Amino acid sequence: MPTLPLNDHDLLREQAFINAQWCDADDGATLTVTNPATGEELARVPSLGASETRRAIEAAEAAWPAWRARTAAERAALLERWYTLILENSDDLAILMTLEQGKPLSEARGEIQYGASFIKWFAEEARRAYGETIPSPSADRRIVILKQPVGVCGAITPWNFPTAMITRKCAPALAAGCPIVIKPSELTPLSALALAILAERAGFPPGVINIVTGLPEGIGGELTSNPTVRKLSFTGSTRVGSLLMRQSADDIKRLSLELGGNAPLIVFDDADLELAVAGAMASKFRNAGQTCVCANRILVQSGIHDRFVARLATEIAALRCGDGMEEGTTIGPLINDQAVSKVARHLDDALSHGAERVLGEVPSGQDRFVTPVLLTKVTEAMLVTQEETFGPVAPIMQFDSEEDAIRIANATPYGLAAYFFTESVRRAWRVGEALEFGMVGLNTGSISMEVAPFGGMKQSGLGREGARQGLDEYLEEKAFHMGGLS
Ligand SMILES: NC(=O)C1=CN([C@@H]2O[C@H](COP(=O)(O)OP(=O)(O)OC[C@H]3O[C@@H](n4cnc5c(N)ncnc54)[C@H](O)[C@@H]3O)[C@@H](O)[C@H]2O)C=CC1
Ligand SMILES: O=C(O)[C@H](O)CS(=O)(=O)O
Repeated sequence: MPTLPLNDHDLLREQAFINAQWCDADDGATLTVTNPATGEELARVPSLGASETRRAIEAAEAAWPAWRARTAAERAALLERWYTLILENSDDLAILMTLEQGKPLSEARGEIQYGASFIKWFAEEARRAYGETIPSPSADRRIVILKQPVGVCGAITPWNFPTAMITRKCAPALAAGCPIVIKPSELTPLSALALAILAERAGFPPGVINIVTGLPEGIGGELTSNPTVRKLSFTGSTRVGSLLMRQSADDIKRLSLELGGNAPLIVFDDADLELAVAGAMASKFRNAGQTCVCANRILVQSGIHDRFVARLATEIAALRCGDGMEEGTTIGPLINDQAVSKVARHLDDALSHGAERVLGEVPSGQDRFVTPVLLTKVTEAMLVTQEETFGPVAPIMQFDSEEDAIRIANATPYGLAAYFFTESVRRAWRVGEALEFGMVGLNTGSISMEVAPFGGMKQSGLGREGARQGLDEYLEEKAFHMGGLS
């Protein structure tokens, strides 16, 4: 295996992290981590199963009383130390991410800052888990609402944001006083293990943070069936989210589910053209289109359609496909062959149903580098508007009326993110209120930041992450009645 270009080689760890011990799988099984750009083997990590996951849950349970007993300020101080260490090692963390996930180094550096922002945010929010007092209905009674940690938490995270999806879950859990067992994607475990190394250096007590690497079924089966786990947080496909929800039903676990999307991006005739083009580029091509909030359908009103398509084509033509480690790369490889096949299937279907290809090629074979594709004459009959493509494909649908745009935008079982561009205040309120999505961007293509609640409705999931709401996902509310006081 190659020597990775890291300043601190100790940040590459090929072991799981349970109870502050670095360990192998009981049976010695390993998983290979490969570079999606080159196919070369980067590392091998333990392939843990149910028994090791059970030990991690037991370690978390044992750590919980002391962790919840710490003051919010003490928990916050550890989070702040972790935050500082992540920023101090951001170059190495970004290199590890680009090598295992493929995104351009500039985007990986951005994700490290984005991921760290959740730790900083919840270090601050830890001190604001406010309860409340209730005006008493009688002289002999006082009622207060206590906010208390939910207990041992599990987290299952995806490959597309190997750092931020972990910190967006474990930071509020730790801030609230909960220990956590995290299963990163088997495709991108190195970022998670590097975070654990830095958490260890920050001084988190044993059992508070645990990283179990391995294939999903065994680990997921234990996290969903073990009654000690009181809360499960998942980011990934709606298919898996639905499965985990079913598996967690027997003991009524608390759930946070950040699932698939099918974001519309609507450009009205009265839009600022340059804002709309910039917003479409930012939303569509981030992480080569592999995000749940990417514009999956671009709806353009007839009067601005041709000008918008021409400007967007110019910007897309300037994108550069390549290895994320190479300077100047703006579109990295897709994560695996299945992802490339899905893009090819969507493009073949669209072209066979009358779409026109303005730019780009249909990927052939197993080449992970997919040139960005711009399609016009796209309709609702095509897979590319019905399913999450999760690739660098910009399908343009033309519409006439505002009512048409809203109907088309809402015609999906998903409800995560939506975007629209208009300079009309009246239209902004009409459309902003009519769109059935958990997050809506007006004149912007980016809505992901720690200060605002992230999450969706319908089949895009349950709950919110980040913001004030993100802490509540890891707290229980207790109505404490004190009687006999008169
Ligand atoms: N909402 C989001 O942010 C994301 C959405 N997706 C969607 O999911 C599609 C497939 O991407 P995948 O990476 O395959 O997502 P996935 O949902 O299969 O995997 C995400 C995580 O779930 C785990 N997982 C998979 N099957 C599991 C099971 N039976 N029990 C427990 N854990 C399990 C995986 O190991 C990984 O850690 C994408 O094309 C995209 O549409 C994928 C990643 C993130
Ligand atoms: O899983 C994802 O795609 C992320 O939630 C998107 S974001 O939060 O990084 O925008």
